[in-house]
This record gives sequence, structure tokens and C-alpha cells, in this order.
Amino acid sequence: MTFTFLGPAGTFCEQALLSLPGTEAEERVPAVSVDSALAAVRAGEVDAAMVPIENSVEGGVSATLDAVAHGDTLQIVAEALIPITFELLVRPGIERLEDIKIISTHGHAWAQCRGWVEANIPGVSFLPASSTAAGAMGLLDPECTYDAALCSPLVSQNTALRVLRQGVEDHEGAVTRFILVTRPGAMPDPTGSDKTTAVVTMTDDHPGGLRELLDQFATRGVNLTRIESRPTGGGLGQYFFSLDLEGHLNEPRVADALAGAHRMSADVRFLGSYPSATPLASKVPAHASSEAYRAAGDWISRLRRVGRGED
Ligand SMILES: O=C(O)C(=O)C[C@]1(C(=O)O)C=C[C@@H](O)C=C1
Repeated sequence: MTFTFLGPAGTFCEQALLSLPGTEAEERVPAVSVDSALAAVRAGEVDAAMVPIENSVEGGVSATLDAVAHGDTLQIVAEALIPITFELLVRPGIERLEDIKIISTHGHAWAQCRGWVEANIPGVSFLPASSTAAGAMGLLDPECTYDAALCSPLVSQNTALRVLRQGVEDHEGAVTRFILVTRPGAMPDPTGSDKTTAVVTMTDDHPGGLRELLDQFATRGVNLTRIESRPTGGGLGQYFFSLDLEGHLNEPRVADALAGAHRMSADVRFLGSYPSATPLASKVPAHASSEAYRAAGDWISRLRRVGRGED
């Protein structure tokens, strides 16, 4: 298989990709953005892309949420959770924090370190980079216009760049969740500990619309682990909902909840069921178990047979 990821080498995305068994031996092609990584999958240039979807401090990664919600449908086949810690790397010649005037990094990384930066290097400017590793690698360029970069410890392990400070993140224990995305195809089998991702576009704006959507999941005992609204791009007040839930499409309660969402919304884009990287947070209530669905289905079939005079 051929994989792409938000590059260059040394990003958290690459780390997430390499955390999946077997990926080290496969071809890996870095991409310059989340959009181009997903475009390469859609175009058939690569088989799969590893992209970030949410961070425990900064929240959803809009570039990913929007790119998977629009365009040709893609499928999530795996997820990976990576603990996030940042190092402050400097270009040759910079010796002290006071020498740093401009720091480059990815916007999500800056959001996770800016408290530390403001407290320790007040007045510093932020220069956005396409990724943490892209910002760091720029320091090797003799023409580099900035002084430092915030990135994964992987970069200093593999380059001669100097580490001025380690652990500069504002929140210890932060985690980013990544998804492995392919073109639609065979869905991973249920493991008993799975997640499903979908995008729901509401039919119209009316009181209780979101509550009606949430009821579809609540009444079927389906636990949501993430729900966020993103603008459709069609005008103020027009949003879609991106959501993750516990369970697999092959479980009747999940299929039933998604079918309910489909009946009451303009569109449901199913983005895949895949093994959860961590144990599920909730227990399936007895009334929503696959056995309960089977028993209830048998009961209805019996009633219909009797109604037709067959029993
Ligand atoms: O720039 C990287 O290294 C990435 O993998 C991207 C990304 C993100 O988009 O959130 C991933 C993890 C960190 O939270 C910061 C940046």
C-alpha cells in the first residue's frame, strides 16, 4: 500500500501513521496539506492518508472536518491517538530565549503552546507553517527569516537542530486523534469496540432540530463521543454536524440510529466504522443490544405472520 500524511518527515501525522502495524515497511509520501493528502487519495495516487481530526486542547481540526464532509466520499478505516509534547528548536546562532523574535509552527501547535511562549518570551511573533516539522526544517535554511520552531521531539532526534526547551506545551497530557482515510471500499469488521463517523446536514432551521437529531442516538442507546457544527459555506447560520459515535454500522442500534438521522435530515454522509483506539466509554443498554433488536424483530415478524393468517 501507499500512504500519505501531512509532511514532511517528523510531523505528528507521520508518527500516527507509523504507530499502525505494518506501515513502516510501506511506501510513505509526504503531503503539503491535509487537503492535498485527501485529494491524493481521491485521485487514486495513494491508497490512504493519515490526517489529524481532533486535539484534546484545541478541538477539531477544521481542515480535516471540512475536507471529509465535502467532495467525493471517503472512508475512515482506522484511528490513532498520539500523545503531544512540543520542543522549542532554534536556528544556528540563537542561544537564549531573549534572542527569539519570531517562532514558526502549525496553527494547532501554536494554540497549544502560546501560553508558555507569552510567559517566557513575551512579545514574540507567530509565523504559521504548513506543519510543525515544516516549520522546524525551515530553520536549516541559511536564509531562514524566523528564529525558532515548535515541533515534535522526533525532529531533534533526526536533525542537528538545537533544542532550547522541552515540554513547552500549556497542557500536559494532550492527545491528538488521527484518522486513516481511504476511498470507499471494504469496511473493517466489527471488533466489539468500534467507532463510527458521520456528517449530518439538517433539512431546515427550526426549534429543537438538534435535539431531534440527538434523540435518534439517545433512544437507541448510542453514545456520541464528538459532535461539532461546521459552516456549510452556504451562508451565515448554515451548518452541518460532524459526529463520532460508539458502535459499528453492523450493529442494529447504530444502523437504526443512522437511519433515523437519515429520515429527518437533508443528508447523512457515512464516513466509516472502524476499531476504536481506546476502550469504549459507555456500556450498551440492554434494550439496545443486538440480541434485543433480534428478539424485537422476531416478535414483529410473528405478529405479521399471524396477521396474514400464516401462524
Ligand atoms: O504539524 C504536525 O505535526 C501535525 O501532524 C498536525 C497537527 C494538527 O493539525 O493538530 C497534529 C498534532 C498537533 O496537535 C499539532 C499539529
